[in-house]
Formats: sequence, structure tokens, C-alpha cells
Amino acid sequence: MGGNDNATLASEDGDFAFGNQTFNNFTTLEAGRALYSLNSSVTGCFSNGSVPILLAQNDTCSLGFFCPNSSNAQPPQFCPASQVCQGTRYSKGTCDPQGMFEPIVCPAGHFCPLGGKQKLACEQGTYCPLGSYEPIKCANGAICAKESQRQIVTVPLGVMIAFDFILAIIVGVGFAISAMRKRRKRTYTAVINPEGEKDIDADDVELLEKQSHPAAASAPGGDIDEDLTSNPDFKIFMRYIGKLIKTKEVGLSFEFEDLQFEPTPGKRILHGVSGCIESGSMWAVMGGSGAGKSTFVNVLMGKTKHTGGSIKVNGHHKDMSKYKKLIGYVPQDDIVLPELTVRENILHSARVRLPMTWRDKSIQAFVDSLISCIGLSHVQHSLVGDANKPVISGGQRKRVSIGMELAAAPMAIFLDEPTSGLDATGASSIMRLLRAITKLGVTTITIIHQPREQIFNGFDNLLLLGNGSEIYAGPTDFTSEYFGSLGFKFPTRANPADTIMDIITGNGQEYTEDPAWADKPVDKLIEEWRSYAQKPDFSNDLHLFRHSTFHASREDSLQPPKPSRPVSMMSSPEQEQTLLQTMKKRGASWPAQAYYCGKRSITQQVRNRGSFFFEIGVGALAGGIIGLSAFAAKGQLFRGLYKPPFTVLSSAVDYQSVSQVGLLGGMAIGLAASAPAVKVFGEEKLVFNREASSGHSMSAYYVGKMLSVLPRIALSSLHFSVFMGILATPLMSFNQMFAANMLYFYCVYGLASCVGMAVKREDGPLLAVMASLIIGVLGGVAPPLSKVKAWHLEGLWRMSPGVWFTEAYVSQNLLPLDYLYMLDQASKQMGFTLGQYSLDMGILFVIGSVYRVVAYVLLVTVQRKR
Ligand SMILES: Nc1ncnc2c1ncn2[C@@H]1O[C@H](COP(=O)(O)OP(=O)(O)OP(=O)(O)O)[C@@H](O)[C@H]1O
Repeated sequence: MGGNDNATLASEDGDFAFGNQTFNNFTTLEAGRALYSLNSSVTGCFSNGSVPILLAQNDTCSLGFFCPNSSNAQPPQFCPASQVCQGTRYSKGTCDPQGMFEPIVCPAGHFCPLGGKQKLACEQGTYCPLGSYEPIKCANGAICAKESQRQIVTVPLGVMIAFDFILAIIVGVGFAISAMRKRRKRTYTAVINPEGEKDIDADDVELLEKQSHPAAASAPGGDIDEDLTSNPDFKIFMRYIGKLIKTKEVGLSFEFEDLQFEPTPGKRILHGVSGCIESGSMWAVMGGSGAGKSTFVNVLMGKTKHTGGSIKVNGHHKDMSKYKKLIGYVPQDDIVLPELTVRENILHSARVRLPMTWRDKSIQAFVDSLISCIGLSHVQHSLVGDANKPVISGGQRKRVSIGMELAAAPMAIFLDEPTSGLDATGASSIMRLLRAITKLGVTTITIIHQPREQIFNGFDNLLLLGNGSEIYAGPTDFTSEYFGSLGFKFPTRANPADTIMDIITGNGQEYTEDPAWADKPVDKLIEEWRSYAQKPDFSNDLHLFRHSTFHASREDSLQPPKPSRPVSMMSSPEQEQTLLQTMKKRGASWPAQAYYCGKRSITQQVRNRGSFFFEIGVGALAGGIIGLSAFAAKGQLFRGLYKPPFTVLSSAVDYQSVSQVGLLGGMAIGLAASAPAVKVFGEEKLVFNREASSGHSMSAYYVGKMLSVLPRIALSSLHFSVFMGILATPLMSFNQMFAANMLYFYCVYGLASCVGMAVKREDGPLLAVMASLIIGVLGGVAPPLSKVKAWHLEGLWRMSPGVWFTEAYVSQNLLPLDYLYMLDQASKQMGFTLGQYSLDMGILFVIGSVYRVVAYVLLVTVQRKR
């Protein structure tokens, strides 16, 4: 510094005299500058030769500025800066003032009241960002020391900690209660009558069976095991089932003729399958791998649309999917929820599918009896687990899967290999239970591989398939005679099921001496059956096996029964009416289903607490990192051009920081939330499909699921916002920031669920993260929205929630500075519209909701295609 270096007129309080004037509150440095200019002409500018520019005609100091020396005689003025000063000014925003009458923006931590003659320190409990004209009161509990330029809000931190604490207590108490429940022994005092009618007397099972179905009294295939009948739970279970299915009045029978399924022309998966399955009969479907068994069952259930032939239900051509509330389907793979216990899985199915008039106590009693019957009482409170983390055994999981269908008391049940994974005893006990409910009139169709002899003999009828065509359809007892007539001899000491499987898979040469079976045996078997089925004593057009006919013939002679002529199984209008009424009653109401699904989903989240807390932790970390990146700015995330007439005083503008905080915040939320969101929504497609195809309300499931993740979204965004708020200290209020973050979380969850529905499970998390990064990039920061507008692509960008999110951030951080800066200029340059926070929030909500609707449509479309 040159000039009069020895002279110092600065007093202790910072005032100094210059000529005949005294100047207030100048720093020593500024005083030095002033002294430097003593040698210059009295222009008021510190730089030699500078010609000042008047900023006002009189002593007018704009809001947020400090104009200590100006007067009406010497109005505020701007002195062109020296080159060095200009550089410093643009880069750092310092080097004020350039002249003694030049206003400076009121420094951070201070405020300069109206008039600009005073620069006062911000008191404790208030804060003053750069250019303040009055102190801003800090929020309750915020940290605001003297001369603070920002506030550090602490109440949200306290709220967050309180929530975490409460959550920990809830989880802890929940686990304690469930552990207590596990220890408590269940006792039956009496059978609870489901609909509050007079309790049913404790009839014995036999009587009930006889009453329930005319065919049941004489059903073949071995009586129900004594172990089972001596179980008191079995009696309770049978009474409930008997009451539920009302098969005294009507059951479900199926007639199908010349069924075809060709997914693409020429690809015959099912061909010419005809038959009749009477209500209350127990059928086994057998065949080699790829013979078309599952396809047949799916076609019969209406899950797969047949491309030829016809199906009748109770003698009427009807869409099978209409009966889904009365049908149970146990898939080949165990589609159960691993985070739930055995009992919870079965109870959920019962609650959703049993009549809405049932009291919950009755449902629970029914479920308990069922669990006992399927031999799972000892593990009923164990989590089911999955292949990665098994808790119960594979066989037990299979029984859960069966139990979930039996819990719905179906009138017809289709089972795809229900005994796979079960040991011999477990398989027999399940088959005995199925046999028992069949006796009540439930139609049972089971795909089975290699059954034990005892199980095999338990089936009334067999449908044997090979290459998608029928090889045999008729009484189980008649198979050896039928195949005997073709030249096959069943070994006496071998399991007939094994012999049959060998024959129908083309490996039956060892049972025959006829060399004709050496070449294309399966095709020949199909041909033989066709010609057999066309015999006049069999059927003219439909081969039908009436239970009653079968039993009559069994009683009359020791000869095994043979297929007989068809008998119409058409239900009467009254029976159809009964069926309709039963269907109408079945299933919990929509709100109840949504509630059960939501509750179940919350239980899943609590059980998956590792990923739940991890997600929240990642949210906190992401907020912390973004906050840290903005920490050094001390809350000053924007600097614009000063309002006229002080515009020329503007130093380095900063249009980037605030929008970048928005951009980074959006991206961080995308990274933190998309993968967990896919997990929550995308991993249950199979469960959804299973439940939807058994009559659960798809929308109730979805709404329940959506609502159940709202607390998760709120908690994640709370943690994100708290850490971001504490470190970045933006000018926008915490509540506004929290709302914006939460709605963006809401959008990311919605987007991730769309991705989860549309792609394969394993690809879901990665693609969801990518999708959320894309919407973040389309946030209007880089490229700036103003440029996007120039490209006429704003519409595209506006489809991304990122733009609305960033706009909300920009808007709420800029608006408090409206008195100081030319915000319209900044808004034009950035491309964002200011002052429409509510609209931004509304649109974020709409976009998030649209994503959810799209995800739902995708889910339903995929389900319908199956
Ligand atoms: N929609 C479809 N499109 C094309 N091919 C299909 C379709 N459905 C089934 N198939 C094919 O039809 C054949 C029979 O399948 P299906 O699942 O019915 O056999 P399966 O007898 O149940 O076999 P497994 O005992 O091995 O389960 C298989 O080769 C299968 O790939």
C-alpha cells in the first residue's frame, strides 16, 4: 500500500476523520485505503483518478446495504474498481468499498437497518445472512450464536432422535410380544362358530362326511388315517371346512373336451385332452417331464387360455377365472413370504379369503386347527425363510404353501407336486388330509411324480399325459388292467406308479414282450387310448367317469371299475345361485384386505430391519455428504445482481450453488432409495401373482403395500433432511426442505417400483438406480433449464421430478433475498420459475403417484399375461 503510510486517523471504535468529515465504522484497512487516497482529488474514490458514478440523487441506501458516509450532498456512489480489486471482487466478493461514499452490502452476521447508516451485530438467537436489513429470528432450539450468519436447526434432530428411539422401542416390544406369544400354549376350549350362530355340536367326522357329500360315504382309496381322526384339531378343521364349502348343495366339476394349447402355431403343448372331473373326486395327473401336466392344470384353472376345445364348469361354459375365489392352487415352487412365520403366512391367506362375515377369533381357531392338521404346530411361530436363509425345512415350507390354500377352504384345489420335498411320512399325512377334504366334496387335482404306492392308491382317478396328449384317463384301479390289455405286465412287488411312469415315458419295454413297443412307444400309447376311448361302451363323444357309477360297480363286483358313458353334471339354477352366493361371501372387504396387506408389509419391513435401518442410515449419510459439500458456504448458497440502482456494485454472482445442492440432493436420494424401493416392491411379483390368481384384490394388495412404505419414506427423508439441513444450512425452512425431500423420495420409490415391475428381479436395483440418476440429471442444472428452454425441450425435462425438486430448492432459497437481488434476472438465467413452491410440491406428488399407477398397471399386466 502506498500513500501516507505513517498517517493513521482511525480511532479505536473504527471511526476516522477525513478532511472535515468523520467516517463511521470503517476498519483500519479501509481507513488505510482512505488515507491512501488523501493525495488524490477529493472524489470520494480511493483509486487515483477514478470518476465516481452516482447511484442516487440523494442519500438513499438500498435495503441490505451499509452506506455510512453518504449524505444528500454526497449520495451513494460507485467507484470503478482498480484492476486488482476487480479481480478480487469477482472471485471473492471482497474489496469493498472502492470509495468512501460507496455502499457495501451489509456483511454476514450483521444487519444494517433501513437507511443503511448502522451496521449492527446480530444478537444471539438471531442470524443475519449477507445483506440483512434486520435480524432473522432463529427457529426454536436452533444454534445461533452472536453474529451468526446462519442458523443450525436442532429441533428436527431432536425429533429424529425421538422417532428413532420410539421405533427402537416399538421394534423391541414387538419382538418381546412375539416371543411371548411363541411361548404361550394355545388351548381350545370350544369350537368357535364363525358367524356367531349357535355352535355346531361336536359331531364326529364320519357323520359330517356322510352329510357333506353323497359320494363321500363310499369314497375309495383307504379311509382317513386314525392318527388324523384322533387329533381334536382335525375334527375342528373338518367342521369348519364342511360349513364353509357347502358341498351338500353344490361343488365344482369340470368337463373338458379336446383341449388344445398351442402358444405359437404348430407348437402343440396340449392336444386332444378330454375328460370329466366330478366334484368331490381326487385326481392325479401324471406324466414325464414336459408332458404338459402343469399346462393342463393351468388351462383347466383358467390361468392359461386354451387355444382349442372347450371347458365346462358344472356343465356350463363359463370363464374359470370367475371361480377363482373358490379355487386353491398350490404352485410347484413354494411361493411364501420368507419374513413371516408359518402361522402368519397361513393366517393372512385365511383372513383375506374366508368369508368377510367371519370373526377374527374364528379365523384364528380355524387356522390353528389347520396348522395342527398339516403338522406344523411346533414350528408355527418360526419364520419361513427362503433358500438363502432357510429357517424351516423345505418340506415344512411346502406344507405352508399347501396350508395357505387349504386356509381358503376351496371347493376345488389344484396342487402341482405337493409331495416334492416331503419325506414319506409327511407326504402321506398331507395326502390323507387332502383325501379327507375330498370326502367332504372338495375336488382335488394333483400333479404328482413318483408317488408311494399308498399315496397312488389314494387317488380315485388318473390322468396320464405324454407329449401333451392323453394316454389314459380313468379309475386308478383300472390302470393295470388297461395297460395289461396293451400287453404290459405289472410286476406284483413293484409300486404300480413306478411301472406306469416307466410305461408312459416310453421306458416300458421291460414290462412287455411285444416288440411293437420298442419304437415310438408314447405315440403308440396315445393312439391306443384314442381308439379305446372311442369304443361304444366307453363314450360317444366324452369319456366321463362318474364317481357314483364307479363306486356302484365296485360294490357290485370285485372287478375293477371301467370308464362308463358320460352322465351330465350340469348344475341346476338353484345350485348355481348357491355357488354365486358362496362366491359373493368369500373374501374380506377391500379395506380389510388393504389393511391386512399393509400390516403384513410392515411386519416384513420390521423383520427385515437390517435393510430398513440400513436404508435410513444411507439416507442420513447421503444428506450428510451433500450438506458437507455446502458447509463451507455457510448458508450462502446464492449471490445475484443487486437490485437497481446498486446493480453496478454486484460482485461475483453465484447461480450454481443452490441448484447444485438441489441436483446433488436429488441424486443422493435416488441412490439411497431406489435399490431398497425395488426390494420392497419388485421382489414380490410371484407372491402377488399367486394371490391375485386366487382372488385377492390386486388393488387392495397394492394400496396396502404403498401405504406401508410411507413411514419408511418419511423416516428416510427425515434423516436425510436433518443431516443436510444441519450442514448445508439453506435459507429455506426445514419444513419446506423436508417436504421437498420426502416428495422426491416418494417419486424415487414410485419410479423404482415401475422398474422393479418391468424388469427381471436381479436387474431391478441397478436399473432403478440408473433411472433415478437420469431423472436427477434432468433436473435443469446441467444443462441449465434456460438452455433446455432454448432447445424447446422444456416439456421433456418437466416430466422429470428432478426439475420440480430443484426448482423448489432454488425458489425457496432465493425468495428471502428478493429485496436484495434481481431475482427475475437470476430466474431467467437459470430457467427456473420462482415462487411456485406449492405447485412444485403438487407436481412432485402427482408424478410420484403416476409412477405408482404405472407400476400397478405393469404389475397387473404381467399378472394377466401369466
Ligand atoms: N406358454 C408356453 N409357451 C411355450 N412353451 C410352453 C408354454 N407353456 C409350456 N410350454 C412348454 O410345454 C412343455 C410342457 O410344459 P409343462 O410345464 O406343462 O410340463 P410338465 O409336464 O408340467 O413338466 P414338469 O413335470 O417338468 O414340470 C414344456 O416343454 C414347456 O416348455
